[in-house]
Amino acid sequence: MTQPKSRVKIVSAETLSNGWTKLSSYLLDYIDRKGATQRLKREVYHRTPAACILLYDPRRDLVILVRQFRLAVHMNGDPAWMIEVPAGLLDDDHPEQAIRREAMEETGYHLRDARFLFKCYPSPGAITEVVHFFVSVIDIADRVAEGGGLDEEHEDIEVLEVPLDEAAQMIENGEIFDAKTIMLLQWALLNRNKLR
Ligand SMILES: Nc1nc2c(ncn2[C@@H]2O[C@H](COP(=O)(O)OP(=O)(O)O[C@H]3O[C@H](CO)[C@@H](O)[C@H](O)[C@@H]3O)[C@@H](O)[C@H]2O)c(=O)[nH]1
Ligand SMILES: [Mg+2]
Repeated sequence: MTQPKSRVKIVSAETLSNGWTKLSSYLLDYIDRKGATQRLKREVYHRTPAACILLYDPRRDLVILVRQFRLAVHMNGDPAWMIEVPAGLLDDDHPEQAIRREAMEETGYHLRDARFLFKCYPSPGAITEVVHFFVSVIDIADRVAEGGGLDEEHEDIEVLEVPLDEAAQMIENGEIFDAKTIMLLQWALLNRNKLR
């Protein structure tokens, strides 16, 4: 399907906030499917790209997850020490380089291989963030450090070893409710036999 850029013309851009994440407001002229031009106002959060990874140990049939405090979740009144797959911002690195770095910093696992699976926009209505998804088969011998995150960035990350079937149950009972984590765990359930 073609998506001609000529259907969209940015008329003006205004920076509303420029802190950790830049927030812009745009006026755009958008030509709709009937050919009529609509002037729209839209706000965009300019989040940089990220990567996340499923660390699966086939011998023990378990996944490595991390638990850390998430302020946005806390502000919503949900349990904020969230259980997630290891993840991080690319910080200008190639996605594979970045996820290798994050896996080491957060979990202490040295990855023998990291296979790219797919990318996704978690919130395309407003947020530029694109997340690259990876999988790596690991073994207990690959854990060469403690992990836990970077002290200088005040990361306080607990490393969890969770049997895959138990992690699947934790989605059902609401203990795991992070989108990228649910996606990778469901991928694992569909592909577990190919990872053994
Ligand atoms: N100063 C400052 N530091 C921040 C801020 N927000 C985050 N940080 C710091 O920036 C670092 C980000 O850590 P990463 O491991 O690179 O990223 P992440 O927070 O794990 O991000 C992943 O998960 C998020 C939640 O699911 C995703 O939003 C993100 O795209 C990515 O997948 C952490 O040290 C964190 O403390 C902020 O507003 N101000
Ligand atoms: Mg992280």
